[in-house]
Amino acid sequence: MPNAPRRLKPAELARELEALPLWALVNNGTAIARSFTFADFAAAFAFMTRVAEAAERADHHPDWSNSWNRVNITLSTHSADGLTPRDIALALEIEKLF
Ligand SMILES: C[C@H](O)[C@H](O)[C@H]1CNC2=NC(N)=NC(=O)C2=N1
Repeated sequence: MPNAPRRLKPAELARELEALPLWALVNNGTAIARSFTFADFAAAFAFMTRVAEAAERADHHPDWSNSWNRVNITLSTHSADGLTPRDIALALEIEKLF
């Protein structure tokens, strides 16, 4: 990765999260999470495929789970032990892919 990830300060984070109203801060504010619901498993898995491709392009990967038509996604920057602009960027891209 070209630059070491920089953890967002609480005020920066609050401003960024205004664009992600359906994402919640979790894990003591070190991650954001959202649940996505689809018509069926095929639609959920197609979404996961799109997200996986975006994550590979960004070299930034979700922590996630799937149960039939539901996909739960948690984003954090493991190397920074918290939230960085890379998490915000991936969350915004995931919203477009939904
Ligand atoms: C070597 C590779 O760049 C790192 O392991 C990347 C890969 N994907 C990652 N994804 C996330 N969410 N956090 C990271 O710190 C991270 N690090």
